[in-house]
Amino acid sequence: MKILSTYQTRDLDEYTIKNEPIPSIDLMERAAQAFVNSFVLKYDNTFKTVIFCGIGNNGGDGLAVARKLHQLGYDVQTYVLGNSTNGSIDFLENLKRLQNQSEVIKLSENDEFHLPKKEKSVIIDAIFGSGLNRPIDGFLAIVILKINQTGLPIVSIDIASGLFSDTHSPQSAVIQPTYTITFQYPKLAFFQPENEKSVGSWEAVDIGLSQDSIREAKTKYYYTSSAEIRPLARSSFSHKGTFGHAFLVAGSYGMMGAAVLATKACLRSGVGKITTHVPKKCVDILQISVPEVIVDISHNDYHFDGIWNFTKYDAVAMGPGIGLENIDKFEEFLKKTPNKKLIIDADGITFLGQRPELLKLLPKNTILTPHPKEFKSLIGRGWENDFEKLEILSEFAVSKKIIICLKGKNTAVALPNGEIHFNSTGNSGMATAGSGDVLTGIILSFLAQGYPPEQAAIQGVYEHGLAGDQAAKNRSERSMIASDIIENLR
Ligand SMILES: NC(=O)C1=CN([C@@H]2O[C@H](COP(=O)(O)OP(=O)(O)OC[C@H]3O[C@@H](n4cnc5c(N)ncnc54)[C@H](O)[C@@H]3O)[C@@H](O)[C@H]2O)[C@@H](O)CC1
Ligand SMILES: Nc1ncnc2c1ncn2[C@@H]1O[C@H](COP(=O)(O)OP(=O)(O)O)[C@@H](O)[C@H]1O
Ligand SMILES: [K+]
Repeated sequence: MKILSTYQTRDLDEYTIKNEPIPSIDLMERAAQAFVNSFVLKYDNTFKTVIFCGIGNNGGDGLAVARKLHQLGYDVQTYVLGNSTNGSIDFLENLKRLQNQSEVIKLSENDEFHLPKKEKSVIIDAIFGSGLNRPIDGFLAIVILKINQTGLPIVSIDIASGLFSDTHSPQSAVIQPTYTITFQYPKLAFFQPENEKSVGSWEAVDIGLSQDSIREAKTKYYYTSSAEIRPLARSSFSHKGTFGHAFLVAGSYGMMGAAVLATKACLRSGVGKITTHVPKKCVDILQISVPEVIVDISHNDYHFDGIWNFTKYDAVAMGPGIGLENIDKFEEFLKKTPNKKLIIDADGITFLGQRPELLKLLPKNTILTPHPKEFKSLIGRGWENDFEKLEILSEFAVSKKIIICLKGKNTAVALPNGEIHFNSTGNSGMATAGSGDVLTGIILSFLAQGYPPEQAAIQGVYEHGLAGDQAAKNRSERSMIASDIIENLR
């Protein structure tokens, strides 16, 4: 699914209005109905509903929502903030339509207003939407602060008032919603950790914007949903050679869990064979934990100490739990991988951060899977805000011609063509030791089976999160562990 900017959304609205064709007031009606359809599933009409509307089209949506909820038997109290005579055309039309049916209270500076005290109340935020063009201050900022302080659930229409869709939002008044019900597709702001409180849980509802126009729209940002996932076909005549031979370098004395988890995850993701390279004193642990693995034994008892021959393998992953003892051997390893399909994770990424000139040795489309701390060490700097981080991420992937999966909620997969794909699956139960190792095993498996590297990365991240979601369902986010993710791979 594409993630489009505010400007593109405006064009899309206009295109739809002109070419469907549909009068803009009817498009607003459709948007309000889509919002209501989702809202009523969360809050039934035993909730008193207080709606705060601005005077632009987001406020117009709010007024149409107020009318529709009133018609459904909700006890609705509607406030309009600001001078409504300056309202947008569709706002004014919806004001007229609502006033015929239900009271509208106009609030301007210095007016007293009382927020609901009733426990069973919900607030709908329709003050600003995508038209926000500067931080909110003055009277409106005070209202927003008071709304946030009520402790009541808040549902934002399209986007929280005060939150910028496509850029960093400065520290100012922003609604902190429980839910955002957004129109057509998610906004870039929703995927930034810094905006967690200004988004809440979100859902995109279809308001029927032109599919032709969406197809034409150019963007570098995508959201990976189930529609983008295409498993490779498995021929009924296939044999284990068909599904590739993966090679994994992982684990060290005391860190063998990483090797075990990545190996198992690779097997459970459909690979034909996997050979895992481990130190001599670690062989039994691996062999007993995963009887299906072929073990390549290091001459070193305890940690990674170089590898000689891995030409016969279809894809190679390097790094989970290998330790940081031997960067020179890591360099030697990279020199032997010019044409390999390669993934580097964990300690391998730390090595690259310690010796950045090694980045030149990475084959095109190598996949790196850092968490934010590893990414910082890789690029040798931090960032001011999450939007700057995205820029850095994208530039790094393009300039080094590699794929970077920046892990976390909504893992961002940056491709060498500049695109960034945000993942839709996963949960905080995956913030547990070893879940990154599982991801490396899954991506390795997909690479060895012949998925193009971009697809291996995007789909690997997606399947990892999907299995994590199933694990959380079977157990709970709190009690699930990395092995449960593997058990739930399908
Ligand atoms: N255009 C369309 O056809 C549709 C628009 N829709 C709604 O329209 C919204 C966008 O509406 P608008 O473009 O009217 O914009 P908003 O309603 O978000 O804002 C209204 C106006 O407020 C002013 N403003 C911006 N920031 C301000 C600030 N910090 N302090 C004071 N004033 C400020 C701007 O002049 C802006 O145009 C969307 O978020 C969505 O909710 C939906 O009804 C779907 C269809
Ligand atoms: N809150 C979260 N929501 C979704 N996924 C998460 C969350 N926290 C962690 N994850 C996922 O879990 C994995 C953790 O990997 P990593 O940080 O490398 O852990 P480890 O090194 O312990 O294996 C990543 O794939 C990440 O995307
Ligand atoms: K809003």
